[in-house]
Order: sequence, then structure tokens, then C-alpha cells
Amino acid sequence: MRIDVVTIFPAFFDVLEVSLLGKARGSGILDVRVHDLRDHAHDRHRSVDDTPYGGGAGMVMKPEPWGEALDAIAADSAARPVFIFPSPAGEQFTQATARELAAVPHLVFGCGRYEGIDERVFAYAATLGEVRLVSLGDYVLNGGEVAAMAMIEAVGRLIPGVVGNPESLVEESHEDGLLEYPSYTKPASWRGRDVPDVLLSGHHGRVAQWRHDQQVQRTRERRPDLLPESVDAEE
Ligand SMILES: Nc1nc2cc(Br)ccc2s1
Repeated sequence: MRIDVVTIFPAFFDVLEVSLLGKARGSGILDVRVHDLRDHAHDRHRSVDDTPYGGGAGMVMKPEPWGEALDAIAADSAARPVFIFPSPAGEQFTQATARELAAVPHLVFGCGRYEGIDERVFAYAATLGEVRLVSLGDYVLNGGEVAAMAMIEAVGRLIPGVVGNPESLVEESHEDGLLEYPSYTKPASWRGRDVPDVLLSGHHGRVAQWRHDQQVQRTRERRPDLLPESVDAEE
């Protein structure tokens, strides 16, 4: 998978050189390229923003640098890219979105700043590939970089070969629509708190049932919106 990121803060993504994603880059599983939007701003001040038409506070990101940056990326793409623009006005990013995007050969993340990107950039990008505005949640950040980083991690870890043991991806929160069960490790007793006996029983069937019950209970308590219709949130 190829991932491009366009941002005015390229150094923000240096962290992608470390941990699992860093190893995946080194082994060629992930091809991550970070681009400085200011490289596509050619005036003396390399300006990427300007005042909004119609007035109002703040600045809007100019379309010209974006157009040039997206053209350059699309020009050497082996597949029609999917452009992801983090936006508080976007669709909700979920684990299902991550799974969907993990199957896309070429993702391009466009990180807005200021009051956002000139709307015509999204329309232009749609001539180069699919465009999706995506939100992590109902809150506003100062820019798209934090959201893009989170999505890159959520998607990247699903790429075969990135996570050592793919089994560990199966029993996670949201993979089966429920929150994950609680986990314990040694010691069996710690500061007067003991690991639930069932987990020490060696009875795999009972352990599996207990874990599922915990998932349903946690989901009912913390995220009743995730419970399937068949399970009454009030039970
Ligand atoms: N939740 C989010 N807030 C923002 C703000 C800006 Br500015 C750009 C992207 C995003 S995604």
C-alpha cells in the first residue's frame, strides 16, 4: 500500500519512522510519502492561505498549491487514489472504515489547517480519484494532521504483515461490533486484587463465554449505541 500525506507540517509525520509502521515502511509493506504543501506555493512568502470570500474570521487554504500537489501525486500513482481529507464536517471514521481503506492500494491524506481548504479543491480532487471527507469525532482540532495520523495507524495496522500476529487483530474492540473484554496477566494477585477465577480454570469454553459476557456488559454500559437490536441495552 502507498500512503501520501500533504501537510504544511511534514515533520509532524516523522513519528511514522518508528514502531510497527516504521518497520512496515522499511520492509516495503507500506510506502509512506510526506509532502510539504509549501513546496507547491511559489510566491515570495510561499503562502498557502488567504482571506475568505464573503468575509468572516480566519483564513482559507488557497486552491493553487493543493491542485499542484495533488496533480504531482496522481501523476506517478500506479492506481487511482482515494483522497481522504480529515474534516469535522466529514463522515464518521470507524473500524469498518479502516478495514475498507486497508484494501485501497493508494491513499492520499490531505491535511487542512486554518478554517479549512477551498471547497474547489475537493471537486478537483474528484477528477483524480475518489474523495472522502472523514471525521474522527465531534470535536474540532487545529488541523487534519492528528486525525490523519490516527487513521494511518488504524488502517496501516490492518495491512497483512504489519502486525506480527494477525490473530491479535481479531479480538479487539469494534472488530465484532462490541467493546473488547478485560485482559489480565501475571501475577494472579496484585495489591489485593485477583484475576477472575474463570481465567485460571483452564476451561476454554467457560473462558470464551465469560469474555463474551464481559464484552456485552461493557458495551451496554459504555456504548449502548453499538449494541445490535437483538440485545436490549436495558437488560
Ligand atoms: N476533527 C477535526 N478537526 C479539524 C480541523 C481542521 Br482545520 C482540519 C481537519 C480537522 S478534523
